[in-house]
Amino acid sequence: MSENSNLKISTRGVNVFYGEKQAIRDVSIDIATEHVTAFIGPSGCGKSTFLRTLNRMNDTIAGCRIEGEIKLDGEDIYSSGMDVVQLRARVGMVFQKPNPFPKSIYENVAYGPRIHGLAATKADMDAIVEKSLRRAGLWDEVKDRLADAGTALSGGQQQRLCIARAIAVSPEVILMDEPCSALDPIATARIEELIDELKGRYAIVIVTHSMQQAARVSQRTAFFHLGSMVEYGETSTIFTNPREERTKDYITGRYG
Ligand SMILES: Nc1ncnc2c1ncn2[C@@H]1O[C@H](COP(=O)(O)OP(=O)(O)OP(=O)(O)O)[C@@H](O)[C@H]1O
Repeated sequence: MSENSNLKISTRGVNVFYGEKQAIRDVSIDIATEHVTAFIGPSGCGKSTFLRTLNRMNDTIAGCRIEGEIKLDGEDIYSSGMDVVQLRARVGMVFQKPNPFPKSIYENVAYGPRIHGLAATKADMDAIVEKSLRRAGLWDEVKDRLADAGTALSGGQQQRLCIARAIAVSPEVILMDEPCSALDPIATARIEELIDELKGRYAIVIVTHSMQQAARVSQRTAFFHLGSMVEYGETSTIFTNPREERTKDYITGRYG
């Protein structure tokens, strides 16, 4: 990465295994803050697996083992001193299917700040909930129905609620695993606009099946194939002038 000042996450020589099977091979990548980084590649190439290493989400999968080094602001996230609950607040995650808690809209957003002790008073909590919902572009649609169930919202609104929930604990990085794959084109466009607005504050890493989406929302793109990272660079370069034959074949639709 040319400008080291905005380096947020660095990974070196990362391997991931599910039992005997190796899913990720020797991936080294630097992720910048205030940028959107897209991971693309054919199904099964390891994009989601690698994304989940960045906040230790793979810890929850039995038989999953990780080698190599992943640093957040220079600190090894797999070191024994790392508090995983804190880590997942700093590196939040939004999943493929919107997964609001079976609670009110308000409680969905307030839950994280409450367990992390971020609000001393009800007024503080109200302010965090409002700010997070505003930042996620949802406030105007829900401000009069904060007590309604989060699950009663439309799919696109639920996904923005999940983004508000991630934002509420003041993350530094937001990981998004195909966040639009369950949404219609209008809801997808709304999320893409939101990603663009949010990138000024966070490092955003998005896994997407859609090359068009990667081209629209990201500044950097990494192309994965068979567990390896084949090429990583400026999104415009990856899509117009890739170095590697395999990248060229993928972006021209020769396989996928
Ligand atoms: N929990 C698991 N246990 C065992 N193998 C797994 C597990 N999760 C993923 N894999 C395997 O690891 C490899 C990478 O899968 P992963 O889901 O990371 O790929 P992906 O590029 O995100 O795929 P897709 O685009 O289809 O979601 C695949 O071969 C997959 O079968």
